Amino acid sequence: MVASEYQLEAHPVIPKGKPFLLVVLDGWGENKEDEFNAIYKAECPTIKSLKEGAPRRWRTIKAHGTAVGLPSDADMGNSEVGHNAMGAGKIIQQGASLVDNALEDGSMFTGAGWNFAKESWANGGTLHFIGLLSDGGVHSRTDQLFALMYGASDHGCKRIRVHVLTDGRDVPDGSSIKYVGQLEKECENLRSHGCDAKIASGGGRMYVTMDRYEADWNIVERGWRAHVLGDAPNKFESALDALTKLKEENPKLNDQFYPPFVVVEKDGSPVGTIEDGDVVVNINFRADRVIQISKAFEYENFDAFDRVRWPKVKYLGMMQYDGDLKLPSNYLIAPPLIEGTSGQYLCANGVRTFACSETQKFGHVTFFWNGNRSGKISDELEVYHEIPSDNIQFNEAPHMKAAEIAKAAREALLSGKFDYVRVNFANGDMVGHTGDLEATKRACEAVDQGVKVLIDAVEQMGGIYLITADHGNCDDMAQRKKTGEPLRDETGKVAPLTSHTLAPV
Ligand SMILES: O=C(O)[C@H](O)COP(=O)(O)O
Ligand SMILES: [Mn+2]
Ligand SMILES: [Mn+2]
Repeated sequence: MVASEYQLEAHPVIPKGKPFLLVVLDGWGENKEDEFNAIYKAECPTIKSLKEGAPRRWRTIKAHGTAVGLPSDADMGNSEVGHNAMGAGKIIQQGASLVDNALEDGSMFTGAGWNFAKESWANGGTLHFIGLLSDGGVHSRTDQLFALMYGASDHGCKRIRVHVLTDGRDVPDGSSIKYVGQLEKECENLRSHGCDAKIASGGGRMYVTMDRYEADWNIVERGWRAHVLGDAPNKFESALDALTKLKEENPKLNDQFYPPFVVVEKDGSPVGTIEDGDVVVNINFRADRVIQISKAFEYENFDAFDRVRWPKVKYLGMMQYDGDLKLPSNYLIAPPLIEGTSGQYLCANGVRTFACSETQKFGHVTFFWNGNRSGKISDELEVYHEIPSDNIQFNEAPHMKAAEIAKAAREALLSGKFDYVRVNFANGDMVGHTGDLEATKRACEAVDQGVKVLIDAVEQMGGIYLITADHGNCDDMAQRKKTGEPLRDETGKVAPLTSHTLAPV
């Protein structure tokens, strides 16, 4: 019996019994056609023919800023907000906005989460912050971290340690020095007000701590050893030292990939390991890349790697990262509750769904698509098919698993067992994030070939399809001056853009 609020009338035009294919081209924006637009420079005959062959059925829509529930139109779109919005068919006030509101109206410092954390430092525990250190606004923002640090000091906290993950993915490569410098200044200021604040450890976000979808637990283990145990191959007396010296040793090092480091006193002892009685706050408001570290802190039974010791700490997320797992159980700001998602409607009306992507985007077409819910909405009506991603630098193999995704989804379409097939091709975004223009062109071509396979299959079945994207990325691979001209370094080389864009899709 269909729950009444989810009852769907038969569609006036679209016939039942014909499959519907939805394809998300991750990171595929509609942007100025110049030499740094990898889509434009690649051979994408299929997408091109769709755009030019049926102009009445092609349009752009906004995928950034307030149109997808982000604080301002300066905020680039991202997979979380894009898949949330598309999956639910509505605009949801996203994590970044909810944190900003709570900081503005003060409810951040009166909530259950804050009071739960406060008990620890009131009893002499250290307050640790872990998270992405940048103002990219995709996973976190530095101004929110600073506000929490000052808030803690104002609420009697006497010892703060910060464990920083450098970015270079949502913000320009090389900018980590600037963010660490800002943080050091705030720590100095807090110390002058009697709160012993210091940076204690860190590493690059793609190599330390911020793995997602269990693509590579080693990333999380490196972070655990540095943040909790104070154990890392690199020890320095300051985080700034760490970044500058590690970069001198390896000039090609990208902010995303700094090795783990620990800040130590002159005698070599770590300045801030995580001990019983401490409290740990994860400052990321976005879930996917902090689910695994949250499990490591929260779960007594944990076997993804050897933790060596499991400190009895209070662990809080900025948000609750998984509403079904209730992970973490404690958090500062309640997550956006997304009800009435398309999956709930379609399952309530017996629509059989096949969702597929490779690991790097698997949670996007399931967890984020279903309104931040892990697991299936209906076991009997849904199949979620994950194709393992390689653990490589994706510009080394830009075709990634596009062909395998296309093959699996084609089989699902031709099988007649599914009414609705949903896929995400990761290439445009994951290779776009490497900043490698040539590889990103190859990535776009692999996606185009995958789309061709799928629209042939859905046409063979007499079905219909929608091709869309969640935000821009590979549509612009160059950092720009205000004039729109590419930014060049002293040798005239264009500064690559690794982040998303503000382009419509
Ligand atoms: O997490 C990442 O890889 C980037 O910060 C955002 O990329 P996505 O929103 O496309 O996943
Ligand atoms: Mn994306
Ligand atoms: Mn991305």
